[in-house]
Amino acid sequence: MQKKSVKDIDVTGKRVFVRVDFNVPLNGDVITDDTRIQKALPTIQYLMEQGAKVILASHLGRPKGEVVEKYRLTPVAKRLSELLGKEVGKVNDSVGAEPELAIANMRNGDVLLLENVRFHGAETKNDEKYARQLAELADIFVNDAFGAAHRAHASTAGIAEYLPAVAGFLMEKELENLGKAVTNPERPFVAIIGGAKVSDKIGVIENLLGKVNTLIIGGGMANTFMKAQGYTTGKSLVEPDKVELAKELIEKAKSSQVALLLPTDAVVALAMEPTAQQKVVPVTEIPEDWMVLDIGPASAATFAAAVKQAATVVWNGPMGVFEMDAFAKGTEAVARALAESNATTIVGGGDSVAAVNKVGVADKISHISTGGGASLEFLEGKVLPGVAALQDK
Ligand SMILES: Nc1ncnc2c1ncn2[C@@H]1O[C@H](COP(=O)(O)OP(=O)(O)O)[C@@H](O)[C@H]1O
Ligand SMILES: O=C(OP(=O)(O)O)[C@H](O)COP(=O)(O)O
Repeated sequence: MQKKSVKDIDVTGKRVFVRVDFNVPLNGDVITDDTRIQKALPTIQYLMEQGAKVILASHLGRPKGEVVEKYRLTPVAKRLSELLGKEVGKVNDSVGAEPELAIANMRNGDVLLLENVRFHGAETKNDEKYARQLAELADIFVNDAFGAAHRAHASTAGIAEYLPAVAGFLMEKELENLGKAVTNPERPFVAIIGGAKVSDKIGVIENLLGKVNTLIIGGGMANTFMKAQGYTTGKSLVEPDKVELAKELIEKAKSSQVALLLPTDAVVALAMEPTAQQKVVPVTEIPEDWMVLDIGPASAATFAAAVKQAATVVWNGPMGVFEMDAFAKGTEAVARALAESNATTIVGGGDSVAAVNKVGVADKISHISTGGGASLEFLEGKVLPGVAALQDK
């Protein structure tokens, strides 16, 4: 179903609440990759040109309903001001007297960034009262946060109950590009899943097994599968609650026609620090007191070979702690394999896109998506709540 877009409504002089996904990777208060801000610019600039009052809202990290200083959106407001060439106002809350006053003082074409919506626990609970409070700040709701569209939260879904709700340009483009690539994908179709949001993303694997020809698992996600295979995992990031599910998924892959590729070797270290002692070991020999922080060279070669055979590749989640050069080789190898392939390639997710940018191959990827979990759920065939909430054309 086609959704109404920001072009389908009159926004001039209106207060427009735009949900963006400014959940950018940070090192302290330095934004290490601003792709998600860059990709939201067309909607923001269009609204400015149309003379709307642009009220931006986003989450950053997972502060769990508390004010956490490192998750303030202040560095984002600064970067956005630089990119727009115009001062972006910033308030310290998303609801209440301070935003209300700032909005009352906005002129047409002004841009204001609200504070991290997840400082309120009501956001992730999709609390009705909070959604209504957000809605009262504006006349129109625009959802441009594709990266958070798989979340049924107050600022992504709940608010749409109370305002005319339309898609932004980024949201439209993401749905179109992903739709083209994954509806009747060219085969072999390979999906690669890694990263650290294991309990969030392991659930998508079951449905993916019905869609892809090859499923590659690396990064933190692979550790839970190692445990499921009966290997020791030392101090690695493992989700004990998901080990049984991982076992079932391994069995399901065997009984379906899907090739499930898991790491056979790993880079282990004594600590998650760039200078920590490290070595490469087979996954069957992960020592106690060590942690898996990257896939090993043999796994990287196997994964790259599978990518070479593919006609469509979707990748979300780095193969290791790529932020530290010592543990970035696996992620770099996979990024290069995608870049060198003739397949339709899609890379999604804040950190995965940062990794591809770090390797310098983003221009060799068919579609850079701002959503990781959102892309995977879209690929599963799920209706994303942030999209469902928008008005039909
Ligand atoms: N073996 C591992 N152990 C711990 N963290 C890991 C491991 N492999 C990858 N990561 C971390 O996963 C994070 C990214 O995960 P995720 O948020 O799921 O990806 P994306 O943002 O691309 O969707 C990175 O910060 C990376 O350091
Ligand atoms: O970074 C995000 O997802 P991603 O890591 O799957 O790309 C989105 O901003 C959603 O964040 P969330 O997974 O904390 O809801």
